[in-house]
Amino acid sequence: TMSWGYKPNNGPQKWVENFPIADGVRQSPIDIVPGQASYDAGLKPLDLKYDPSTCLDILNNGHSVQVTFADDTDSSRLTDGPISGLYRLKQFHFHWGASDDKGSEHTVAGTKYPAELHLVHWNTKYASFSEAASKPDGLAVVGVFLKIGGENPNLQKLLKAFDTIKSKGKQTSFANFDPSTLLPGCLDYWTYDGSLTTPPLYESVTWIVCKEPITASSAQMAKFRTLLFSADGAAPDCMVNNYRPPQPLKGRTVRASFK
Ligand SMILES: CCCSc1c(F)c(F)c(S(=O)(=O)NC)c(F)c1F
Ligand SMILES: [Zn+2]
Repeated sequence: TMSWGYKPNNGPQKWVENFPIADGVRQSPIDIVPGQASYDAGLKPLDLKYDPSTCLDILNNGHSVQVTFADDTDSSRLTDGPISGLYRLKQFHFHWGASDDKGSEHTVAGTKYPAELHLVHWNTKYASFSEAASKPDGLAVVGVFLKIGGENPNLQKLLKAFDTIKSKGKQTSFANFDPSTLLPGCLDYWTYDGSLTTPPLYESVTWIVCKEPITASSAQMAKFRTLLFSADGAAPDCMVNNYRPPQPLKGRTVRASFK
């Protein structure tokens, strides 16, 4: 049997067959409707501190491009915002489209962005990422939209590595990258209780979606589309449209950290 993917025969509409939680009560992503979000004055500003020396490698995992971090200390972590306690950075990755008119997972009043960055953090009340990944308060993912604009110099280092990890399973060392260079200037955010957006779709994510996008040029977006879902030697299958569409809100409240 083939594993899950983003094609008609193994994509988001089929995931429920092997992962019934796909029809759960706190699935992600969602369409964020700013006018329906509730401003919560009790929400704290995000406190993100990342240590570039914890950056380990960059990997094509067959679903996305992922940069992995050493998470054996608290040196790259998220605190405050909507969460309590301290969450360690595990990895970041992206979701993007086949063209600049789609690609993000979350949408804003129906607007799709060309891509979305996810910074995945796990709650240190648990012993490891794996233990945290399935707990209701186990993960906190910071989502950042990418919009088309000028070339983003902070993406260049990442994009330069893509040629060496073109196909599924390729990995290469990747050192001294500071993920805070990929954060927008303003850290206003929406937050809601959700899930992983890929199987196993665990309902374990406190979502923190930044209101302000970062930019990427159209040429930089084209670079993402040179990656492959397929392994070396298999028929080349362009890694594009690796995004799940918005899921039902099912009564959830989306809070805003800003007026
Ligand atoms: C147990 C999964 C391994 S780590 C991971 C991931 F690889 C991933 F792709 C997403 S996502 O759902 O796609 N984006 C939020 C995650 F949330 C993750 F935590
Ligand atoms: Zn993701």
